[in-house]
Parts: sequence; structure tokens; C-alpha cells
Amino acid sequence: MTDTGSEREKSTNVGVLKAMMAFLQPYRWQMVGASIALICTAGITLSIGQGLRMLVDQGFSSNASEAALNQALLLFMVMILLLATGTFVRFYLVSWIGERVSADLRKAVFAHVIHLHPGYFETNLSGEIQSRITTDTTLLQTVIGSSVSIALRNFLMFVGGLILLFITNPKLTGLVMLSVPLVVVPIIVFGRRVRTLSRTSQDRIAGVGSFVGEAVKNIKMVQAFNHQKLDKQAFDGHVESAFTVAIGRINQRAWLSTTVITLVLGAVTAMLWVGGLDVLAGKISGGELAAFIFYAVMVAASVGAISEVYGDLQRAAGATERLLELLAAENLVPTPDQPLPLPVAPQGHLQFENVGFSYPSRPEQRAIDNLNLNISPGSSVALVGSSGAGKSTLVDLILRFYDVQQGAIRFDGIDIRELSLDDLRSQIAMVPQQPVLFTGTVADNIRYGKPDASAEEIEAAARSAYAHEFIERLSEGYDSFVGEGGIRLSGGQRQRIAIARAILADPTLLLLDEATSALDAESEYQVQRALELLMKGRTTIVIAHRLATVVNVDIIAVLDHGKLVATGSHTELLQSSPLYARWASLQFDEGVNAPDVVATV
Ligand SMILES: Nc1ncnc2c1ncn2[C@@H]1O[C@H](COP(=O)(O)OP(=O)(O)OP(=O)(O)O)[C@@H](O)[C@H]1O
Repeated sequence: MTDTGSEREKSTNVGVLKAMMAFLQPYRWQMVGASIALICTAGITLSIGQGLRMLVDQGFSSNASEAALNQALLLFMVMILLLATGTFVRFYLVSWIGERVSADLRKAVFAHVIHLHPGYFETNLSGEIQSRITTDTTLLQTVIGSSVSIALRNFLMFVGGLILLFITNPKLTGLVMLSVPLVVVPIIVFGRRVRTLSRTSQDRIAGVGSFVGEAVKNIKMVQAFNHQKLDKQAFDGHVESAFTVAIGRINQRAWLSTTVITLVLGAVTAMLWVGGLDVLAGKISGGELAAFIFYAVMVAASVGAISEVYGDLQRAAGATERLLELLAAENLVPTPDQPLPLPVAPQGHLQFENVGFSYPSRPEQRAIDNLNLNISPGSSVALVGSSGAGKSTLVDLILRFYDVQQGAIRFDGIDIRELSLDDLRSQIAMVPQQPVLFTGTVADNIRYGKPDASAEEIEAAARSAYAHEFIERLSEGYDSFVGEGGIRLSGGQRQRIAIARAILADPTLLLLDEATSALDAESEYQVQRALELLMKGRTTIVIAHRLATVVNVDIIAVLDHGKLVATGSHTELLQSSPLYARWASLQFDEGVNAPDVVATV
């Protein structure tokens, strides 16, 4: 997945396109229609040569009648009409299939990716996945929608044209056979250069885009450090290098066109000369020569077109490979084939039994080591421990973002691996350290865990989270947009929205990662009250950073290097666990000696 740009574009395995057949299968009737239109238009185009011959021989010969001319032109008109209709049908259907298949692929890949275990995204960058779903599918859409049709049409033209050439005049055909490579070789050579350069050009343009993206996103940082001048210089460099590459490509393209025009017209002139002598000698008719040149140009052009789109087909094969790889990525935390049902009235009883876990990227290091803990329904547990002790890992294991490698985690007595992921997570709400808000309105964000919630329910949840008041003060209340990632709200406001979201979801099990960053006293007070209300009557596991929390929970679990080293209340642990005492003194400073004061805050 971390392949480079140039590797990305190439794939020699055109056969991988076969795998696309599964996606084309539902649209076989459209494909049949497109094929018929394709064959018809190719047939008509080929017959134009014959029409031309008739026109020249009968229409303009000295003994031709006006009626014959009219008849020939009428036939020509009918053929043109048929060609126009066929072209419409072919273009419409083929483009339709291209768009449809790429839409289906996008949906299939996203539907697969969104369910993958989070560990997958540690090794596969989100930007890369994004570009697969957008750029690679767009590439396929272009190829299916045009390149394949160009290749097929030109193949038919090539075969048909060649047959008709032989029928029309075998001697001149020899001359054509000589001129075809003359035209094709420069097309291939220049075409290849143009392709490489256009790839580089695209990369450079992408560089320009990402530079702008980064600068604009961090505009305050840029301006605060007076970095505009340097950024402008760097940006100018990007733009100029994109320009240089583009000019190189245009140069090659211009040479390509010039060479092709010279060679094609040169070959036509040669044929006119040889054929013209034959016409003068009465060996062939003028119409035959006209038809012949028509077919010769057609054959040469079709070979050129096929060689052009062959590169596209290769690139499409590469894109398909990458998309199929994404589709084939295995979910390491699957829902069992026959999941056990949740109890009718879930209690929120959580048990850790000899739980052992190492991250796949660090198999030698135990992030959780033989951990046993029984959390009775409705009780609250604070996880404490130094940085890297395994607190967040434990929370991730409960959500089944990873599966334990040893022992089991049980929810109401059922191993969580036996439950469906949906059922398990429907019982859990999470309030993360950095609240995650999505682009949308305040109401959308509160509704996140319960999409069908009514406006009244949303407001009730916001009131319980002490968020209603500030939401009301926003210009459009609940319909105010929060900006990307909630940028238009303060830290404390975002936290209360995250709490309102959890209240609305009404889970049996609450996972809470307290914010470490200090809020002002008023926000802190409101967030704390909101949390207390949320925790009431639910099994709660909180990664604690506040003294007010540790003194209020039922039990504190002290973690060290993935091991559970002590459990008890704050006062008990201050006596019994030197590790806890030290951690608490570091965490709360002088507050340790005055828990009563803080607890009332
Ligand atoms: N995705 C990961 N891949 C590999 N190792 C990881 C990953 N996430 C965490 N770890 C490691 O696992 C151990 C436990 O990390 P964890 O995040 O659970 O600690 P924590 O107690 O939550 O720390 P903090 O308080 O700093 O958030 C650490 O040694 C950490 O480096």
C-alpha cells in the first residue's frame, strides 16, 4: 500500500481486469446494447468507404444521371443518421456503465473499509485509502467508460478495414502494410514519453494541491510565525516545477502531432501517386482509390488508437489491483457466524479473565498482561497508571477494536467475541479525551449515537449535560454548524456535547477518557456535574486524571506496564500502594492531602 507513484501506475497484469467482471455482471444487458451499437457503428463507418466509392464512380462520372446522384446521396444520408444514432447509444451506454461500475466499486470499497478493524489503519494510511476510493475508481471509470470502448471500436475497424483493403486492392494493401509501422512507431515512442510526463505532471499538481491544503488549514500558524514569504517562495517553486513538466509534455505532444500528420499525409500522398497512376492506366476506378485511401487511413488510425489506450488499460489494471486488495483486506475482529444474543435486560457486568494482549506491531511486548478484574453492574472503576500503562488499550479491548490473545472479556457473562459487534457496541458509549465532533450541526452531533432521536430527546440530553444553555446562545441554537471537527466551539463545550451524545445513547456501559487539559473552573465544574449525572446507575470505566473522579468512584484499579497491581479506594490505596501514592502526588500535586476539598467542587 505504501507503493510509490510510478509503481502505482504500472501493472503488467491486464488479466486483473477480469476480476472486474463481477462488477460488470449486473449490467450485462447494457453491455449487450453497447456491443450491438458498437458493431453497428463500426459496420457503418466501414461502409462509408463503399459509399464514397459509389459517389465518386457513379456520382461524378460523365455519364451519371442526376437521379443516380440523388439516390447515392440519399443512401449516404441514411447511413449518417444510423451512424449518429448508433454513436449516441454506444456513447451513452458505455459511459453509463463506466459511471455505474465506479459508483458500485466506491460503495463496495467504503462499505468494506468502514467495518475493518482499527489496527488496519495503523499500517494503511488514510490518505492512501482515500485516493484509492476516489482517484483509482475515477481512473477505472474513464477506462471502462472510454478506453475499452475506443479499443474495441478500433479493433473492429482494424479488422474490417484490413479485410476491405484486401478486397479493394491487394497491391496497394502491401503499400499500406509498409506505412502502418511508420505511423505506429512514433505514436508509441512519443506516446510513452507523453504518458510518463503527464504522470509526473499530475504528481506535481498533487504536490501543489497538498501544499495549499496544509498552508490554508494551518493559516493561523503560518501568519503567527510570519511564514507567508517562505511559503510563497516554496509554493512558487512547486507551481514552476509543475509548469516545466507540463511544457515538456506539451512539447512531446506537439512533436507527436507533427510527426503523425507528416507521416500519415506523406503515406496518403504516396498511395495517391501509386494509385493515381493505376487510375490513369485504367487499372482501377477513381472510386476504388478513394475508398482505398479511406480504409488505409482508418486502419493506421485504429492501430494508433489501440496503442494509445493500451497504456490506459495497464493503468486501470494497476488501479483495479489496488482496489481489489482493499476489498480483500481481512477484518481481524469479525462478528461470529452465529452470534449469541444479548440478555433481554443487559446489566453491564464486565469481567476480565486472565486477559493478555500485545499489539500486532509489537508482539514481544505485552500491553496487557494477565489481567483479572470483576466490575459489577452499575459500579464505577477508575483506571490509573503512568503513561503507557495500558489504560487506553484496555478500553479498546472492551470495544473490540482489538481481540485479546489470551483469556477473555465477558459482558454479562458472555465472551464478547461471541456477541455481534453491533450488539456489543450498542451497549457502550464512549466519551473520549479529545471529543470528536463531526462536521454538521450541534443536533447532528448529539444525535450521533441514536440517529432516530427526536428534538425533545436531544434537548433533554443537552440539558443533562449542562450544554443546553450555551447551545441556546449560539446564533442558530441546535441547528448551528460546529465547523470542521467542532472548531467553532470551545474545549469545554465540545466535551459537554460529547457527554450529551453519550447520555442520549443511554448505554449500559460507559467508557470515559477524561480530558487532561485544564478547563477553566466554571467549565470544569459543569463538565464534572454532567459526568456525574451520566455515570449514575451505569457501569463506568473511566481513565482518570482528576482527583474529583478518583475519590468518587467505587474502585480504583492501578495499572503498571499492563499489569493490574492494586485495587481499592483512594484512601486505601494511598496507604497500601506506594505506586499509587506516588502517581497521585505527581498527578494532583498538593491536592492529595486535601481530597475532601476537591471532591466537593
Ligand atoms: N497502536 C499501537 N501499536 C503498538 N503499540 C501500541 C499501540 N497503542 C499503544 N501501544 C503501546 O501499548 C502500551 C500501552 O499503551 P496505552 O495507550 O494503552 O497506554 P495508556 O496507559 O493509555 O497511556 P496514556 O495515559 O499516555 O494515554 C504502550 O507501551 C504503547 O506504546
